[in-house]
Amino acid sequence: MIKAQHLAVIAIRRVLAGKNLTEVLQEIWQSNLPLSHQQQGAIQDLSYGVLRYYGQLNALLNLLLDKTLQDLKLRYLLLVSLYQLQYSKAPSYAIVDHAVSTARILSNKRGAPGLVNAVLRNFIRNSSVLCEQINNDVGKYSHPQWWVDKLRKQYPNHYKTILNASNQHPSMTLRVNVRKIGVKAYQKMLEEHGIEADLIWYAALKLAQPLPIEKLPGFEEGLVSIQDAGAQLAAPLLDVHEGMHVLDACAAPGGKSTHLMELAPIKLTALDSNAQRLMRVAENFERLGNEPHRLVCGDALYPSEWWDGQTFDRILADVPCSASGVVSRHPDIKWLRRQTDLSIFASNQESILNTLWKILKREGKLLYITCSIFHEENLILIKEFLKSHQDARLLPLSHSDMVNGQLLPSSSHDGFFYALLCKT
Ligand SMILES: C[S@@+](CC[C@H](N)C(=O)[O-])C[C@H]1O[C@@H](n2cnc3c(N)ncnc32)[C@H](O)[C@@H]1O
Repeated sequence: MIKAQHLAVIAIRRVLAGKNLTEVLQEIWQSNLPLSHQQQGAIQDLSYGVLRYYGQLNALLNLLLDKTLQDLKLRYLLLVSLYQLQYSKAPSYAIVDHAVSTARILSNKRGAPGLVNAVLRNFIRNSSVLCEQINNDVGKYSHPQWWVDKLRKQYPNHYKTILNASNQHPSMTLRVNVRKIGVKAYQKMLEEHGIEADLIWYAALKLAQPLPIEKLPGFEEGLVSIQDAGAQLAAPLLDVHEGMHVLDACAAPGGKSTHLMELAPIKLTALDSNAQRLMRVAENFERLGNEPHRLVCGDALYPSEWWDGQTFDRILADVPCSASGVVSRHPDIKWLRRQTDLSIFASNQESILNTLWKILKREGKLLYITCSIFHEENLILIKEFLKSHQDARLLPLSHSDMVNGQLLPSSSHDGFFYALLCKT
């Protein structure tokens, strides 16, 4: 546990200094060889857990300390230990003992182990009273204040449910490759392996418990992919048919591209500006036993560099966004984003949409998607687009879980926004 606490402190420190958690963990795996799967799992659990509840843990720590703790490593060690005491099943005496030893490694101050011991024992004695004393939004909802304020304004009746859903552990959902096996047949296969799963919609099977992919029957053979149920709505909404020219303009890592190809034999151009991420699209197609018509590394903003001049019947624009709808999967996002990022995202999203519109066929359809819940990137942007494009019509989306194209995060899926536009 000492190594896990120590390396989690390093991970949290790097994230709170501005780095992405996935990348930070990769760096830690590389620079601390060899770490067993179990050790990696423990470090991952602590880092994700602290970032998920960072607002609450920070508020608790402030209540427990008489003055600000300047030593950041020690502060993050206390957050890691508070997370363990509050949310893990590990015995509290072991958590405290190990934290005291980790403090000796992280700090050369003589008083550090004693301080850690005193703070954690005080928390164990008074945890419920302390939790009740948290009275600010950041502590209560574990999201930045600007984020809570925005959701409260944009979703006055739902903001608490959204914040709560964003703080839950994410679900693991499979997408059955219906080109290879029926949904019922695959669900039966899961049952035979003792794996419980519920059908959410279409081919989306949510597992009762997340599992390593090696345990999923037929994964290597391409019978299933891992894809959130909300993301699985995209391909069916685009309404593709055999032979259509379809562009997935922001394709990597290929979740929606591969889904499109499972629905109909289309001529798909899978484009992404990130060459490394595009390699994952190729790998995913290979595993699923399929391939797109074209796999192109290029910028959606500059079609002249990659487009062959033939307009598309269908375009999927799954644009880069704040990712505010997938916080349960990436809890670092809420602490890394700044409110000012939203206008930068929106301006880029608008440019991509305007550019792609020009290469869509008349009568063709474009599906605009974000995994954001903020109106600036979604409904407001689409309303502006419709005002400035007389040839664009917004098609109704008849999905019971969506309001105006907005799917809010829940225990069954992430948050997404969908706008299906038709060119008249
Ligand atoms: C939300 S992700 C796409 C996820 C993907 N559709 C899927 O379902 O797996 C956005 C992608 O857009 C790519 N991207 C960002 N700006 C782009 C641009 N100007 N042109 C093309 N791709 C871009 C990023 O590299 C990233 O892979």
